This record gives sequence, structure tokens and C-alpha cells, in this order.
Amino acid sequence: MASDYLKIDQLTCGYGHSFNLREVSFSLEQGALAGIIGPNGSGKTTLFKGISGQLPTKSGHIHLHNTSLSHLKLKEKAKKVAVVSQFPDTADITVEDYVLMGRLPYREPFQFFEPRKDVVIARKYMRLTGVYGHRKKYLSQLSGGEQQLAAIAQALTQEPELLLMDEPTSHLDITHQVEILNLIQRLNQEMNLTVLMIIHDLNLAAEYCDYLIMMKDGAIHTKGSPQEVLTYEKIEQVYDTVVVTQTNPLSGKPAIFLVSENILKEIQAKYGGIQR
Ligand SMILES: Nc1ncnc2c1ncn2[C@@H]1O[C@H](COP(=O)(O)OP(=O)(O)OP(=O)(O)O)[C@@H](O)[C@H]1O
Repeated sequence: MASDYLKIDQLTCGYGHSFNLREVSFSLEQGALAGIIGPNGSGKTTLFKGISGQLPTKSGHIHLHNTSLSHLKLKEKAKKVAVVSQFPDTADITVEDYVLMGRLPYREPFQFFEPRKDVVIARKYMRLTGVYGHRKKYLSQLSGGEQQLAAIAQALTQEPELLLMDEPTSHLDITHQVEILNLIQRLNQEMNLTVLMIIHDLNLAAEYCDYLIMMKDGAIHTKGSPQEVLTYEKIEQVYDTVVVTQTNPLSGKPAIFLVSENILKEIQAKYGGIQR
């Protein structure tokens, strides 16, 4: 079935007895652009680490195209799945060499020099992410946002089917946030790249993702389209914060507004509470 490209079935993983996911299940179609949302400490990164293999599975299954991820050899897995972590490496190598590391899964044994094709692919993604001009610099000479862009370029250079991203826009200003998300959306549509990303900004999640997984206390609270997940009732249940939701007049997607305590007090005094 198309919806079973990535299938997570009753996944449990975590850190000893301190925190564990509680039987997380969802599936994605190939070509989905999905977001994991939820408050701090709700288990987003733990879920992400379970899927990427950074944390061992305690129970449950992860299947990609009906193949258990645990049965794939490391190199085969790296050709299919690329991971962009929240804090990219700042190793002492040039941006170009770092991005080229995305081609390692494609190297033959004893092949020590990158083929011309690999350089062409790496440069294509450096241009697309806007780090081409920095390619001769060391990673440590880039700003946090530029390092994040370089990490995305490396992941794309891997030419994966599934891209896992842990808060890809956390260090970026709004121009770069929108640029990167537009790029991811374009690659998602043009190359049928399946994307699963942790994203804190609910408005960006609503605007860009076609499927959302909202976590609370190590379990999935709600999953579905942004319209299904991002209602004020569900956001308030999960985040314990008063919000107002409307519809973005251009995209038709949910738009979420926060309300300060002062305004809430005024509304309470004048009207006895928010009239929904
Ligand atoms: N290495 C670890 N050892 C033990 N507990 C951990 C470890 N890493 C995270 N935790 C705990 O697991 C819980 C879930 O953490 P996780 O990083 O998955 O949350 P998150 O939803 O990604 O949060 P945030 O939005 O703050 O990044 C938290 O209570 C955290 O303290």
C-alpha cells in the first residue's frame, strides 16, 4: 500500500527507565512532507533517534518499503536515509569536503578520491542551499545558520529517499527559514523525496507539512493533516497554553496566534473569558 512507505509500528525506545516512547505507530506515503511537533521533552528527538538508528529499538518495528530498517546494511541504509541533526558537526574540514562526505555510501572499497560525478552532485546541493560561496572555508568559520545549511547540503548530496531533519530551521533567520523550507518542499515534489522533520514553529509546520505527528509525554497525541491536528483545543491540551487559531487567507492552512497574560486578563475582566 502507498501509505506504508515508512511504517512505524508500536515503536518503543528511550533511555533506560528514565524516558521511553510509548508504542508509537504511524505510517507515511512516499513523497510525504511530515512534521513532528510537541512541547519540550515530549519525545520528538527520541522518536527521531529511534527511526535514524541512533537509539536501539526496545520493541516494535520500523519498515521502509516493507524492509525492516534493522535488516539493512549500514551503507544500504545510508543510500536511502539521510539525517540532519540539530547541532551539525563543526569538524576541522572545509565545507566542500564536509558536503562531499554525503557521497561516502556510494564509494567503492579502496576508492580514495571522489569521482567527478560526486563533486558535481555536492556542488549542485551547495548552490541550492546557498553555501557554495563558503566551500573553501572551514566549517568552524561558518555561523550556526550557515553550518545548518551545510549539513542540509551534505544530507541532500547523499541523494536519499527519506530525509530526517531535527529542527532544520532552528538557527535560521526568517528569510533562510522560508528559503530552506521552500527548497525542501521543491525537492519533495520534484524528486518525490520523503521528509520527516521535527519543527517547533507551529505556523511553519502548518504551512509546509502535509502531515503532522503531535507528541505529548512520549506518545502520539494526534496525527493527521495540519487542519486536523492544529485546532486550538488540541494545541491547548498538548502545550497547556492559550492560543487563537485562524486560517491563513492565502494558503488556507491554520495560523496560530499566542496571547499575552495581560491581554488574557483584560479579556477575562471585560468578557469573562475568550468567546470561541
Ligand atoms: N540521553 C538521555 N538520557 C536520559 N534521558 C534523556 C536523554 N535525552 C533525553 N532524555 C529525556 O527524554 C525526554 C524526551 O527528550 P527528547 O529530547 O526526546 O524531547 P524533545 O521533544 O525532542 O524535546 P525538545 O523540544 O526540548 O528538543 C526528556 O525528558 C529528556 O530529559
